[in-house]
Amino acid sequence: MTVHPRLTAVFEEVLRRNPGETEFHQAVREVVDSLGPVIDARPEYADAAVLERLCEPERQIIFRVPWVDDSGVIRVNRGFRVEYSSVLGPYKGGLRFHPSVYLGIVKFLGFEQVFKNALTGMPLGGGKGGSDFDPRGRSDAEVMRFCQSFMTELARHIGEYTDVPAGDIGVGTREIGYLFGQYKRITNRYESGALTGKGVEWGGSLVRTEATGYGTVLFAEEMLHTRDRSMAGLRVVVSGSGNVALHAVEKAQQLGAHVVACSDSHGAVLDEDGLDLDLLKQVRLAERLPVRAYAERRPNARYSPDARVWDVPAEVALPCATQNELTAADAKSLIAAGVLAVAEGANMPTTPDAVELFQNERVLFAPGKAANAGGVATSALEMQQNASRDAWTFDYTEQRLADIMRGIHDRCAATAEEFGAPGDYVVGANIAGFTRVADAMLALGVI
Ligand SMILES: NC(=O)C1=CN([C@@H]2O[C@H](COP(=O)(O)OP(=O)(O)OC[C@H]3O[C@@H](n4cnc5c(N)ncnc54)[C@H](O)[C@@H]3O)[C@@H](O)[C@H]2O)C=CC1
Ligand SMILES: O=C(O)CCC(=O)C(=O)O
Repeated sequence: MTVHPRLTAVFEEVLRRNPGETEFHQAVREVVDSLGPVIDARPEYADAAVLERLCEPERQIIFRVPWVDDSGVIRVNRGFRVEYSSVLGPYKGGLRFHPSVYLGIVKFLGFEQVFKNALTGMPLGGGKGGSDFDPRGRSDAEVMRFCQSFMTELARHIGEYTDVPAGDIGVGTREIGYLFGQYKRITNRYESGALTGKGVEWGGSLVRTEATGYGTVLFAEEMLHTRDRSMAGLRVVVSGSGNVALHAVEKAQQLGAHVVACSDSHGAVLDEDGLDLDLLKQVRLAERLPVRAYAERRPNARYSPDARVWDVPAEVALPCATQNELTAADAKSLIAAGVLAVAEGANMPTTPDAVELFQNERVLFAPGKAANAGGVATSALEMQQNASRDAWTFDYTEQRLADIMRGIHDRCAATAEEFGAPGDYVVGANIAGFTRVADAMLALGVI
């Protein structure tokens, strides 16, 4: 694909101003490569330097997070919050606690979040945050002290109308609880709308935990329908075994699929009988053990250290772990085995050359900013419930999620068609997300 000269200049400036931030470069590049047709059709975007402005976050906050471990040793981590764009609503996006976190990762996630949130059609800006803190192997008390220290700084930057964090890798209901507790204590306000992903007993929404994984599978189902197929009876592999992966397995099984593999950062499990989700949840969520423990308790399951789920033949592949985890070599294995659809539950899990291979082979491919938007959309539903002091039923909330995912699918498909790339959900998602943000930027002036 030839890239528009204006867009090439924007990307070169991104490289110059953000040295070493390779994930951020990759995320910007993917969007820039899609926007040529819309920049030609709507010159006012270029005149207003919309993309130049979007490549620079509105605010980047970096702070020290000191805390004391169980043996009394003082530890120091680095905290981040990148408040990326607020033209559509308060900054909204998760917090990631993982040793790999640095500014380039938070900026890539924040950039993706802006377009994703726009695609939902809801009043949400985009942001992301996190820390290089590793919660694995830490006691509850250590995680609590870390979260309290992290929030002691973050509290001055967030709020229902300014910036609303949620979870991501390494941040689940436990961490959101400690963060919310400290926020409440510092501000002396029960401001439920300041964080999402809360426990249902203290202001959370039913379905938020399940929403990202469920939404990813619902998106895959919508794509399959365009080829008169459905998930029922298809063989599925899922990478990861965290929040997104487990709930992707759950929804795929509910739709009648046969899910045979999942993984963690150490290895993969293959279970030809179909994954036993209750056992998997027991191992991963209740006991916080690696997936190897699942295979040890399941007679026909096989565990392979360092193995990847992409070597397992499947018709649907759902990368739900982390960025750049599905490479060109993996894509070739999946294509050779006859994969029909790939939907990204994680953010940017498929490398650009792997995406190109899938698209060249007409494999249905859903980018994360569309396929995994069910999580943030359900966070917006949580904020609606908080604002109206209400609590919706599981069925009602799930129905809202399903309607939102169908809407995102149809918006991406229609936009791709309109801009001459039928069936290309990457182009559809990027242009549909971009135009919503860009139109708001034109309306709000140079800010
Ligand atoms: N939690 C949410 O609502 C949303 C999460 N996401 C994305 O989904 C992905 C997963 O997030 P969560 O499930 O929330 O995190 P999590 O912390 O619950 O789970 C992460 C999982 O990935 C596994 N993992 C990490 N590196 C791996 C590797 N190299 N190979 C195989 N497995 C690996 C971990 O073992 C763990 O099972 C991330 O990319 C995140 O940004 C996207 C949208 C919303
Ligand atoms: O629910 C949210 O606010 C954020 C979810 C998130 O971090 C994501 O969509 O990547």
